[in-house]
Amino acid sequence: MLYYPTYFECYPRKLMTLTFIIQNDEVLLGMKNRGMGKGKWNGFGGKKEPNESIFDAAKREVKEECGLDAISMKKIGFIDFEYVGSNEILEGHIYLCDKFKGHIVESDEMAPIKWFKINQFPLDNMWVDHKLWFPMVLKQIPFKAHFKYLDDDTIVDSTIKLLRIFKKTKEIWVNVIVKKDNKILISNNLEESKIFKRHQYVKKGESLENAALSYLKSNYEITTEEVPKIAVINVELTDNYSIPSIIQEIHMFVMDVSKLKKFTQSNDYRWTNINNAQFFADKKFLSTLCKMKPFKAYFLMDNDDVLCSKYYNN
Ligand SMILES: COc1nc(N)nc2c1ncn2[C@H]1C[C@H](O)[C@@H](COP(=O)(O)OP(=O)(O)OP(=O)(O)O)O1
Repeated sequence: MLYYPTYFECYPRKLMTLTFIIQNDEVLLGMKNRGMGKGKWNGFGGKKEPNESIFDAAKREVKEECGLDAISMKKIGFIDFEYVGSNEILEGHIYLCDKFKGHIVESDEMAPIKWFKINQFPLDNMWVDHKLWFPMVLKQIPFKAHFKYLDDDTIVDSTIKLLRIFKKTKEIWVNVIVKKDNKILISNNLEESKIFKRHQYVKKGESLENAALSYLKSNYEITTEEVPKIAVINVELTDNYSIPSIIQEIHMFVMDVSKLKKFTQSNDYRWTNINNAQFFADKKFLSTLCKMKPFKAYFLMDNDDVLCSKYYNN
């Protein structure tokens, strides 16, 4: 299970709203001219007033910041923002608005206000957390997240949990990495070189070790009867947000061929330095795996992008 930090739950909380107005494949963003996030594009929102519900606060902030009257608003996520050294939590309530009326009015606080195509977001000029959770807003997947900031541009820890009401089922897979010193063998075929697309399904009744060995032998010319298991990874894919939703439990084995007497490399593969290999989850994954010390990890993936990764010692 994904660990969600609870130590700060007793911290005082400041409640805030953040609403994204969506129409067709465009999102309305405003440039913030004062307060938190000055100089960044963002949705519309702000602090909840006393004696106001969070929903009313979200509607009021939309009206104040862009002039529109929100007609249909849906709560899509909760984000706890924390800054290193501060023991106050900014509790963000994230809304999606897909029905509104009125005209866009720029304000001192927000100008200019522009529609952006979903695939042309000004990501370099937005809060860095945005790209980690916005896929969930677009896919309408309810989520809960925690981001710990060192300063306004640096996140030092992040957790994202998809809030599902449906049961999650697990598929068991194995994958084997062949390594020599700090290099690994990767396929010359771009699609096949993507590690999270190239596992072997474990058949009912088959042991993980046997599945790993048969995977190894079917992909490489190798004589060994033993391959060590290094990690268990739970991969959750946002594209699998359906009923029932599937978690891939991937058992990662690593074969160090520098100690083998016989290993013949085929032309379909090439050696790549672990620091240069692409498509291997996040930057930490391969180097952690090649240290050969057992660990567990969790990845939340949106296509090839890792939205959240967590590592745990075994
Ligand atoms: C820390 O990371 C943040 N990330 C993102 N994506 N958005 C953030 C972050 N911190 C704050 N925000 C958003 C949440 C709210 O929508 C606004 C808060 O803005 P502000 O502090 O200016 O709130 P107002 O109530 O409008 O302020 P005043 O009325 O006091 O000017 O930023």
